[in-house]
Amino acid sequence: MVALLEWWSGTECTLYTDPASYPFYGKEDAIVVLNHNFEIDFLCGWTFCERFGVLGSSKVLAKKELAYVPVIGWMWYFLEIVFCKRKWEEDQKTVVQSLQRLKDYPENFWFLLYCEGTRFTQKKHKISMEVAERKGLPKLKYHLLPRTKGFCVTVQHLRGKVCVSSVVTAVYDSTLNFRNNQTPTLLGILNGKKYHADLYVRRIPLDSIPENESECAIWLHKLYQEKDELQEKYSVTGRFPGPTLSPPRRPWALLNWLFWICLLLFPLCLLLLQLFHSGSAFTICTTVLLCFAASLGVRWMIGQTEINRGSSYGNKEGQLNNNAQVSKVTNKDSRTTKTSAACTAGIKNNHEQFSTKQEGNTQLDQDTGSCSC
Ligand SMILES: CC/C=C\C/C=C\C/C=C\C/C=C\C/C=C\C/C=C\CCC(=O)SCCNC(=O)CCNC(=O)[C@H](O)C(C)(C)COP(=O)(O)OP(=O)(O)OC[C@H]1O[C@@H](n2cnc3c(N)ncnc32)[C@H](O)[C@@H]1OP(=O)(O)O
Ligand SMILES: CCCCCCCCCCCCCCCC(=O)OC[C@@H](O)COP(=O)(O)O
Repeated sequence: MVALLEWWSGTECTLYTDPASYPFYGKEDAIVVLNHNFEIDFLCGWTFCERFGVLGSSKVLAKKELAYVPVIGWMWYFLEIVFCKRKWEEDQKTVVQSLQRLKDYPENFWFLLYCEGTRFTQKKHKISMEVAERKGLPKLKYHLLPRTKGFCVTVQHLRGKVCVSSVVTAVYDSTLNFRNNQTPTLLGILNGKKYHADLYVRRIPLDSIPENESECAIWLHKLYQEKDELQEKYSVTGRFPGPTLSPPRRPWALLNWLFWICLLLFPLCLLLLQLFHSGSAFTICTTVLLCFAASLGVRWMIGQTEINRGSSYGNKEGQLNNNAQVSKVTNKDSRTTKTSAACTAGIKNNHEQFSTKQEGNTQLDQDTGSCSC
């Protein structure tokens, strides 16, 4: 699929990041936090994993339904992908167990979290902003309100321990957009349509993230408020701030694809030809039916990536009411209200530092131009 994106559709991927962070990518274990607005955002994620040599060890907190997708879901099961039902009471135990297993992972891995929990739609956005309002949190324009449990438990359990070989050292706050308001789809990729992805990545050392669960949740809300401001800048300027570093595509995905095509597709075509030449009406009908069923299966799999066929998670008024009840945990709410003001102040502060840094980087960009690494 990476080969399809990079070589078949020729989609370009530009990375905006601080050059000082660049050498860490692919060389450390990290938690990646990404916005969830596009049908192929997972594929762009994989492309960056491939370019930094961590495709085989890219992990994600994925919805359980994806484990049943033929081939891809089964493969994920064996790749130690962490699955959740998106009901914390049921997920807590299994998610913690899976995270504990990840700690022994022998290679550098990236663990992806779509903290919004579902893809952005206008309806889901409206409902989630009602939740934000009830919680006294600032409204977001480009994101859904993040679900905090998964992030906090991940930060807690993957945090460094001296005796464990694999420890996460950073969170990569990542924001993905497509140029010229493109809305890319997997079908578009299969039809060879070229897109241009822009990914902004900010490396945040894990040490700077609070360990305490409620403070960690506040930290995550603040992060999403910052991400929202960044998206606002992108929508105005059409680019992210700072220098661009575009890691070039590598030939491995293409070679891998060609190898499997030669090994599987050639004998498969020969087999099909033989079946059609067998002369038996039964054999021909069965072959046609099997091909038809296989193409329906592939279409269904592609459908899994389509937002308008997405789940109703985050879409239900009922869920909102339940959570309104949960939110009546009164002092928690008032604490959030107080902290949201602190958050907003914090953002301003952070952004001042951030802008200063970006100005420094822009200087660097002007000096050196875009560099390929
Ligand atoms: C250098 C390059 C860098 C980067 C490159 C980029 C990327 C590459 C990296 C890796 C690639 C790897 C793999 C990619 C491949 C494939 C990925 C494909 C698909 C996977 C995608 C998914 O399946 S996403 C869906 C599943 N995942 C998640 O949901 C994760 C996020 N969710 C959580 O973490 C949740 O906390 C949870 C699922 C663990 C539990 O959820 P639950 O809802 O039960 O609990 P929460 O407490 O978290 O949420 C309840 C609270 O939320 C409030 N709330 C907010 N909005 C709403 C709403 N709309 N309706 C109701 N409630 C809402 C609610 O009020 C609750 O608040 P309380 O205060 O009461 O707790
Ligand atoms: C040449 C044939 C190519 C065939 C390609 C088949 C491709 C099948 C890809 C299946 C991988 C599906 C990954 C979907 C990732 C995704 O984005 O999931 C959505 C969830 O986050 C949230 O779901 P939702 O709550 O519904 O928004």
